Amino acid sequence: MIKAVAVDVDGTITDGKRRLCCSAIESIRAAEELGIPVIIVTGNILPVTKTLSIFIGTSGGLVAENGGVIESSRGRMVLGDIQKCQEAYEFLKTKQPIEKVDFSDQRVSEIAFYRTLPVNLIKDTLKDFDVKIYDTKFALHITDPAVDKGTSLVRVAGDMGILPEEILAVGDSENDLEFLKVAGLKVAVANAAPELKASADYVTQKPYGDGVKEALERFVL
Ligand SMILES: O=C(O)COP(=O)(O)O
Ligand SMILES: [Mg+2]
Repeated sequence: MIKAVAVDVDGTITDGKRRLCCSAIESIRAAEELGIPVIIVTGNILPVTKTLSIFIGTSGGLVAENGGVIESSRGRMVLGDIQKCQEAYEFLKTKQPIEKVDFSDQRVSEIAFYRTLPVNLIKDTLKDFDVKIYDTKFALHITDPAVDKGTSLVRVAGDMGILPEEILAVGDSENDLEFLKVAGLKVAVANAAPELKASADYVTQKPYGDGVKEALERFVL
């Protein structure tokens, strides 16, 4: 039985231009009204995630910075080590022209920069560093491999008294692979990366927020 919903943000409850989809917001609110808490699981920084939670109206915990930061009833925790990401970033900057994304001064566990270069070039340049590179299709992230959205979701759900098997998770890109893996019901939206679709129990017919609405109507509402 599904007791909570966990949603990614960019490309899942937003469209391809990062604009929030009203259809996703309405279905999230409908789930909350039924007593199903919604957990936000994103690569965005915690202040953005918290703001989204307030204005959308979600009551579940928060997973930010690809699992590097969490917030639950037990408080906030930084789980990722920004130091190793910073070292990799400093090296990368000497080799390739890159620019950090907005609000980077508030990013505390990883580094995110604009997608101006192919991800394989970044991976190759940083192959000797102990970091993970994600291409979310909205930004590139240098993340501490000790954390991911999946392990952090398990922690936040535990604080809510919910088992991972009781969670319906929806995502769109490669930084959602670990996130979907831990959830009982794995949903990829129609615009999702092929590898995420391959790992999903259900791939929505519709893209972006309309896909979230489709999945929630099918399995929760
Ligand atoms: O921060 C990003 O690059 C994408 O964020 P997301 O994990 O919510 O899709
Ligand atoms: Mg996404």
